[in-house]
Amino acid sequence: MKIAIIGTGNLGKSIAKGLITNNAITTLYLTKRNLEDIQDLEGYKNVLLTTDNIEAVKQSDILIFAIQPAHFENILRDIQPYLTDKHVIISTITGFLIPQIEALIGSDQYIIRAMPNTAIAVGKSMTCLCSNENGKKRLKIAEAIFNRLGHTLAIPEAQMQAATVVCASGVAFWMRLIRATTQAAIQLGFDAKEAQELAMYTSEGAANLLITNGHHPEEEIDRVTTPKGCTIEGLNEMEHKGLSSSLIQGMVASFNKINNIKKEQI
Ligand SMILES: NC(=O)C1=CN([C@@H]2O[C@H](COP(=O)(O)OP(=O)(O)OC[C@H]3O[C@@H](n4cnc5c(N)ncnc54)[C@H](O)[C@@H]3O)[C@@H](O)[C@H]2O)C=CC1
Ligand SMILES: O=C(O)[C@@H]1CCC=N1
Repeated sequence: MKIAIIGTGNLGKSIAKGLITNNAITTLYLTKRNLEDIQDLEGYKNVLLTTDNIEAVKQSDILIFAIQPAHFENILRDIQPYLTDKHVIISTITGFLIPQIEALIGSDQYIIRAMPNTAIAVGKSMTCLCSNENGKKRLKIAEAIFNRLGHTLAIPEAQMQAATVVCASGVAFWMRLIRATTQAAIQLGFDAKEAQELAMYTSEGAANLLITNGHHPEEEIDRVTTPKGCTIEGLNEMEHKGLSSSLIQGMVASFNKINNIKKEQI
C-alpha cells in the first residue's frame, strides 16, 4: 500500500512506526513542516520524508492526516486539486466532522475518520472508525490497515467523541492506574523496576483474560476473591474510597471537555 502520513507528530510518528514494524507499506511518505524530529525514520526502506504535502498526496493512495485541527482546513484546501479517485482520506483529527471535510473536498471522496491511540506504535491500538457514505466502500481498507496495528471497531460518527475519551485519552488513564499500582508495589517492598514489571504484566494478563475468554470482568474477579480473603478486603476498600466512581466521573469530565473544546477555541 502507498501510504502518506500528513503531519508526523506524536500520533503520526506512532502510526509510522507501527506500519514500518508490521511491513504494511509499499511506500510511506511522512510529511512535517520541520523534518528534524523524524530524521530517525529516514533510514527505513521505502520511507520518504518531505515537507511537501502535495508531492506526498500525488505519490500515495491512502492519506492519513494527523495534524492539529487548526491546520487541517488549509492543508485540505492545498491538496484538494490533486485528489483523484485512487485516494482514500483517513483523518485522525479530533472533533473535525465528516460534513466539514466534505464541505472542503467534496462528498464524492472516500472519507474515513479513525480514532486510534498511541499504542499504535507497538501494534496494540484500539482504533474506532467511521466514514461518509462513499467511504463505506473503502472501510475494509482502513480496517485492514488498522487491524495490523491493533484492533478496530466501526461505529457511527456520533460516537467518535466518546471513543476519543475511552480509547485515545484512555491510554493516559491506564498509565496512571499502572503507575499507582507500581507505587503500591514499591511500598510493599519491591524495587521500582520490579514493581513496574509486576504492574505492567498483571494488567496485560487481566486484559488478555477478558479478550481470550470473553468473560465479564466480575466473573474473573469471582475467581480471585477468596471468601474472607485479602483480595475482597482490598477491593472493597478501593470501592469505599471511590475507585469506580472516580474513574467514571473522570471519563465523563473528559467527555464534557471534548464537547466544549471547539466552542472554547472560537
Ligand atoms: N496524541 C494522541 O493520542 C491522539 C491524537 N489525535 C489527533 O491527532 C492529531 C495530531 O495529534 P498529535 O500527533 O498529538 O499532534 P502533534 O502536534 O504532535 O503533530 C502534528 C504534526 O503536524 C505537523 N504539521 C503542522 N502543519 C503541517 C503542515 N502544513 N504540513 C505537514 N505537517 C504539518 C507538525 O509539525 C506536527 O509535527 C490531532 O488532531 C489530535 O486530535 C487523535 C487520537 C489520539
Ligand atoms: O487530549 C486531547 O485533547 C487529545 C484527544 C485525545 C488524545 N489527545
